[in-house]
Amino acid sequence: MNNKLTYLDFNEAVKKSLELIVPTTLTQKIPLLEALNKVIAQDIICIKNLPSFNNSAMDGFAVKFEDAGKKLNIKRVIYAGDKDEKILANLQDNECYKIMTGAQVPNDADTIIPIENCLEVTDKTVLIPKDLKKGSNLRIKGEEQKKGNILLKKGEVIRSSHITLLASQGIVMVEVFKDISIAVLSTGDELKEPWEISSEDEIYNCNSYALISLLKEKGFNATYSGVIPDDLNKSKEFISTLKNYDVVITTGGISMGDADFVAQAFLDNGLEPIFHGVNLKPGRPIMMGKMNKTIVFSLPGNPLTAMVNMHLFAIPALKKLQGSSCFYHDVIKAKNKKEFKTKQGRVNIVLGTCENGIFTVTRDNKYGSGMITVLYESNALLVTSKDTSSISEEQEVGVISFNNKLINKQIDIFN
Ligand SMILES: Nc1nc2c(c(=O)[nH]1)N[C@H]1C(S)=C(S)[C@@H](COP(=O)(O)OP(=O)(O)OC[C@H]3O[C@@H](n4cnc5c(N)ncnc54)[C@H](O)[C@@H]3O)O[C@H]1N2
Ligand code: MOO
Repeated sequence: MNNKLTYLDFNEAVKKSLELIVPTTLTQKIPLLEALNKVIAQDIICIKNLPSFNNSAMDGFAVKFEDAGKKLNIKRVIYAGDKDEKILANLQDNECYKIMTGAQVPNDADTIIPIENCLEVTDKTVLIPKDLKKGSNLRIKGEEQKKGNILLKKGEVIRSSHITLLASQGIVMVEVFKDISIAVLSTGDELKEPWEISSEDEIYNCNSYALISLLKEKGFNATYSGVIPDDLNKSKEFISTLKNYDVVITTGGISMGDADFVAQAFLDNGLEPIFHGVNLKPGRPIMMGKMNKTIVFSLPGNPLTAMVNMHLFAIPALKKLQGSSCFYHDVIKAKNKKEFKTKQGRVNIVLGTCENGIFTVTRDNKYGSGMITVLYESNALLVTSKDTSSISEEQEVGVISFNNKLINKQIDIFN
């Protein structure tokens, strides 16, 4: 391979990586409870008004507003689920309904008073307070969503809140984009699988398992395809078997060592690279391209580098490929706790923890990209521009959430 990499500007690399991606158009219908994290393939239109009938938001009494301050006879009790004659509007003078939360409100009542706000409540009568607000505690048919409204848009990733809406419409099968197929593999003769015995001269393959899990967290299903040996011909042969995948992700063998054959093996299989080398720390040797119809990401072998580059570069591109319309990283604003230095001239990805609005850099930003524990210790990525040489104490920063987790002490959640 060429023994001098040229390092592409970070923003240019992100732009190129997204431009390369043509979203999938293949769809399938799947059961509602299998739809979590999948991407909706067509707009979902409201087919049932929300709510679909006028109903009570409280257990209490349904009255005519003008009866405020009067003692009323209780005509009947209406329960959630009652229909037909049980919800007939037939109040005579000085009458009201006793009503339960979620029950249909007959058309001749316009205001609900919670039972605890009523005076002198007996089985037969109730004294209504004087100060009523017309329409209070009455949920009107269609006030939340009307038939014909667009409830969910094509390209949205299905979360539990989407499932609530879909179920509320009686939708049990959802049209989503078919899962893209992803192969994950490692490279390196030094690697042993976690279930094998390894000598002091060998290391365990952790990258493949880490990447497959990260992909799973983000809603993708990846297949583990094994380890490519440090041999050009064997690498070529191995890679030639992967051309039916939509995506191939490799780690290692991508830099300048004598055993780094990955780039050449892909090139010999027809890869058209869009970059090999980005002005980034860590992750400088990263490569991306297209091999016929297969998108290829070759991430560096260092575990920390592989994971953060996967998160920063590959996940947005994969989200786009999967048909998602939201594939850019969001940032959370935080205050930096302690000053730290970064390497000027390159974009730096810095690991830290972000808790309660405070970003704390991991190990004073003095860790190596071959380290593994650092990933576990962190839950946020801070990206610096190539002109930045330090981040000062108290500086406001924007960070990308990384390992989502709850925290181990209770903090003030109120605003
Ligand atoms: N002369 C230069 N040398 C290096 C450069 C450079 O620019 N010039 N870049 C360095 C950087 S930056 C990185 S990152 C590494 C990346 O190199 P490779 O992608 O070729 O990765 P390997 O050499 O194969 O492995 C690096 C490191 O990671 C370990 N590894 C690899 N795969 C796994 C795995 N599946 N699980 C756990 N650990 C893995 C491997 O044993 C090495 O220790 O290159 C620098 N060199
Ligand atoms: O990508 Mo390397 O891990 O920059 O050091």
